[in-house]
Amino acid sequence: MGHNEVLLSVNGVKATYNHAITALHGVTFTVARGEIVALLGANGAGKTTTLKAVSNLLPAERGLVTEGNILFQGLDVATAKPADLVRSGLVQVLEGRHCFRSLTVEENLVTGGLGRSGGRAEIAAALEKVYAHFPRLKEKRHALSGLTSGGEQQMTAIGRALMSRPRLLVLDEPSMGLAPIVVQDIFRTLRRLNREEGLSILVAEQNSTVALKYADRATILENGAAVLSGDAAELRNRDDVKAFYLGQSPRPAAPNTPILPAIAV
Ligand SMILES: Nc1ncnc2c1ncn2[C@@H]1O[C@H](COP(=O)(O)OP(=O)(O)OP(=O)(O)O)[C@@H](O)[C@H]1O
Repeated sequence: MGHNEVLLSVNGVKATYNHAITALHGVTFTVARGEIVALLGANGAGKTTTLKAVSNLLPAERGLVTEGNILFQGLDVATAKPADLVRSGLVQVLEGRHCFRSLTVEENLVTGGLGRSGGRAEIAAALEKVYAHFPRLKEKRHALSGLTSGGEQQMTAIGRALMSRPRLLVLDEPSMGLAPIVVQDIFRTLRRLNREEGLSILVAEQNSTVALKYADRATILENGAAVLSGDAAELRNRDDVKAFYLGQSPRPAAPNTPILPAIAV
């Protein structure tokens, strides 16, 4: 598959919260059309902040990109409203599988399609497509989301994002709190969406083992900086990555100890 056309480029991004806390100090990576790119790193490394910067959601949290820029299909995301980014194909599934708990699964999905032009028939067709990828959601379509399992809620959140026809789907920690078998199921579906529909995917994960299994490329963040980027298969085989990110050795005790040598990316 040719991964040439750059869809998203994150260029030397620095970001702060409350004009005080520096959360990112140098994040650079790209997502090409048709790729799955994983953003890896420990708790607090800056994954969520990076994804929020990508969707221009930082201002809502008193956050600010102070240096660098982020281009989605050539558009500087800082100049666009989050809703306009969604319309242009950049759609994010936030951390924590946000569903409307008192709506049914199907009602949740439909809310994702409301911004689409085309009316009922188009929404019905989009729903069927989501159900084809997540048969479990079809079974549960009339259940209240709040009463479905964590995995089903994550699938609903992803399905709702798919309803708004993303070109780039951005996911924050989809594995969080889910059983390993459910996590594999979700990542397999994401890969199928990528391979069959050409959906490009940027996924932040603490679960490096799963992310590196399904991604084409990955970038590792430490303390707010990108320290390593490369082909997922190559990263999986590196001894330092294996030791510190693939669960084959305990993590260093001090949370701020750099665990990979700072490598220019
Ligand atoms: N709303 C906020 N206000 C102030 N500081 C924040 C805020 N959100 C995150 N931070 C700080 O920014 C840094 C990066 O956090 P971030 O949530 O981006 O990391 P993460 O890699 O996504 O971790 P996690 O897996 O916990 O989500 C941390 O030091 C965190 O304490």
